[in-house]
Amino acid sequence: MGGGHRLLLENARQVVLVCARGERFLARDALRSLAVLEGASLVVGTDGFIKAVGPADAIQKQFSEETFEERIDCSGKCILPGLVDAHSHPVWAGERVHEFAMKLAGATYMDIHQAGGGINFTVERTRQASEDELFSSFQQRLQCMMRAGTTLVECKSGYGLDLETELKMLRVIERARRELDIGISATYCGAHSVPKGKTAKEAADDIVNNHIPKLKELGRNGEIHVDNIDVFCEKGVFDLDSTRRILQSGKDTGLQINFHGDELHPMKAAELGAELGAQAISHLEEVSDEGIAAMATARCSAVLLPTTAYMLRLKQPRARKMLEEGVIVALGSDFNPNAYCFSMPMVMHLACVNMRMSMPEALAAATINAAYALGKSHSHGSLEVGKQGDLIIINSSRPHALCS
Ligand SMILES: N=CN[C@@H](CCC(=O)O)C(=O)O
Ligand SMILES: [Zn+2]
Repeated sequence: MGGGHRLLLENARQVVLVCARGERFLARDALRSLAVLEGASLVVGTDGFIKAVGPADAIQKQFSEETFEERIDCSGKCILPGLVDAHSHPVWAGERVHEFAMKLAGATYMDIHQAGGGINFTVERTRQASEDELFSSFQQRLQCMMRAGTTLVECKSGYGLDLETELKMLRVIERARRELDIGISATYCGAHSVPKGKTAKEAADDIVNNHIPKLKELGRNGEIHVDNIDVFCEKGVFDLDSTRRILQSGKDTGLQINFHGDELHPMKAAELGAELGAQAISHLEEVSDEGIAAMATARCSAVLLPTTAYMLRLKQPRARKMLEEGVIVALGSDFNPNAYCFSMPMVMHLACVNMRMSMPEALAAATINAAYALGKSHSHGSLEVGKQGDLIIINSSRPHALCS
């Protein structure tokens, strides 16, 4: 009698591996077609990692003596890696439905922000909410994401701005990381907006002198685990100098740089990110040609957010130009009170229609490249032996059903 395993997925019409040679990301020609097996099976071990993937008859022979806690007949279906959402703001209190009417009436994102709404509105409500209230709504949002196929999601703080509330948000994220069945990459985003009564420089001083040292201490004690540092680098929010100071300080304590840049105005955020060794920059609707070239050279991934450009009627980020220049393009939902979308399939669909990405490009951007943006593509983002057994089964013989 052989050993026992967690799961056998048998005889799928297609298993979309995405990549099969240990690639950490896919760019340029590698995006033309993804690695796919026809008529294949996959085995997940009791430790949750993929033990085997291959032709159905070969897997049947190899595992004929072995037992499985669960077997699923996948005839006629497709298996794909779990989707990776590389950018979300899912911890907050207070709806912003009223702002939609303002936007439809012509107000821009920054009009609302400067009038004390937008992020500032959510900050007020999030400061008032208890940790349990925040956890409960966060948990429901994560469940919606999982139902739409997301198995790894980046989750930002950033609706506290003061140390106390930022830590409250990070503890909520940490609790979810420990208790729930979804992978989480935690991002400290204390520089999401300049708090009332402070200048950007004063806010940056507070972050560098007080917030980041506290994160380091709590990380050392094992109380919270933070992966990334983020700044909203934007005209009227954090300028390039303050952004640089905050990101460098985070990097010096071991955090990966992953920040908002070149969204509403050209800020040379892409050039800065490439120079600082950022793992990822999000948005990039206003990125310069030089910024695109610098990101490609630095292997700094571009996290594109189709829901934001759609919601705010912004110009679309130049996905085609980035792809042609060899930038590692990833996708995120940008789920937040202003862009209420849990669904990565919808994000992929918008990327295809509005940003003119091909379906293989969108699928790679929502799997291996999004995992790369989070520094997790060694363990996530493709169906390869030794990787996390995070996967989805769709009731279609063609994987592109997911984003069409
Ligand atoms: N641009 C900055 N941050 C978010 C929006 C957050 C909010 O409006 O609450 C974004 O990525 O779209
Ligand atoms: Zn964001």
